[in-house]
Amino acid sequence: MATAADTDAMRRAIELAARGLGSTSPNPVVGCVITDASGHVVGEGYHERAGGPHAEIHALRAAGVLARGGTAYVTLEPCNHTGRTGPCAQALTEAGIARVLYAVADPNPQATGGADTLRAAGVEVAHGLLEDEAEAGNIAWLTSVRLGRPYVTWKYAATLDGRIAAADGTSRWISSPESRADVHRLRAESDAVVVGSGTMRADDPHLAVRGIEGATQPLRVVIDTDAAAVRAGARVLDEAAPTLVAVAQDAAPVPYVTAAGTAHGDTAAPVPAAGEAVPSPEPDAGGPAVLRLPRAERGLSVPALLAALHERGVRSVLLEGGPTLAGSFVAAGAVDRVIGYLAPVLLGAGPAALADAGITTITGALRLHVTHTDRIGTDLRVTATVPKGA
Ligand SMILES: Nc1nc(O)c(N)c(N[C@@H]2O[C@H](COP(=O)(O)O)[C@@H](O)[C@H]2O)n1
Repeated sequence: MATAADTDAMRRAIELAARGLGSTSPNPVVGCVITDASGHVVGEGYHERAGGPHAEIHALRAAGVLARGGTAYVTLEPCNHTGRTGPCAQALTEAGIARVLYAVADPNPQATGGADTLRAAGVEVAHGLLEDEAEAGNIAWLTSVRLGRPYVTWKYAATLDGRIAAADGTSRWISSPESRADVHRLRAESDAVVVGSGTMRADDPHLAVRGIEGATQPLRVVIDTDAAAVRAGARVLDEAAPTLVAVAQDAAPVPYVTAAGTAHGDTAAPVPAAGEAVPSPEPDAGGPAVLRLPRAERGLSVPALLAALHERGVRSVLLEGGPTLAGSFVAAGAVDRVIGYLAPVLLGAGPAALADAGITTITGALRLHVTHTDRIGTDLRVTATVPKGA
């Protein structure tokens, strides 16, 4: 039976886990709090980066001998395997922990089983305290392990009448500076940012994280079905940051693109298999890698793209545009969360945030669950999730 103190400690562990957002991939975010035998907090920790110590190890190190006879609160079931680091279930047992409360079971078949190992060693174990909150905090990683594809957040900014640009195509700036700053936080928490070449040509977005100290730059993924934007050498391709251009399997050979944006010549390489990335032949010059994917009814195959990204360790994707690409993702059932920045602006004409998503009748509408509504600057930010099985 969990007490109010147990709930407080687990809530703190969830807060700690969130500190790892954006820097632990392909690993989960995990937090841990350790109390001594009389219930005082003696150690805290969180998983900071893949390959580094797990949350439990940081917390045990902080607690030292005071962990003996105490309780460990962990947001994810302690691992049971030797991977890049040793098994946490064993470390907790060796430190003399008497009780372990964890929020969410580990779905990773290589690591699961820590609860059983702890019980077999005589440790009292309970599962499920603040499970929903811990699950929400680690949803990208949990989704990616369960489904074998990254967790996808579609983000857009629109007027109150749902338009992302005026009839003449102008769109800067619909949302407030505060909303735009918030998008940098979203990018910093994502492993990859995905944009269509239409948006790239229209807006030439930078897609990098700015204004967040220590942020890891997400992989920039440009969907450029016929490699037209690559040949045009758009700005996003010029920078020495990781960029992947997804083109159709049968698209014309992709030219080399240098850091200066100069395209010169074809790769002359044989057309690679679907899902195979071809590094730029001038990697030092900052050119993009190219991923060839099967065509689908709408552009490229979204499942093939997500499978290829998952293979590269991408656990979370921020889909930034535009409406056609968003429509393809929705049609493919590949959007998990929607974040809309709604500005108190009316246009009355211009493109809608979402283009055709294959929904033709009201009974087919994708109905979402609103999880948060927040004022951001002068805008309203609505966060909604797609119910499982929708
Ligand atoms: N309980 C727990 N705490 C952490 O802090 C973790 N990072 C994990 N991760 C689990 O172990 C796998 C990663 O193992 P390596 O760090 O690569 O050895 C990860 O997939 C999770 O299952 N668990």
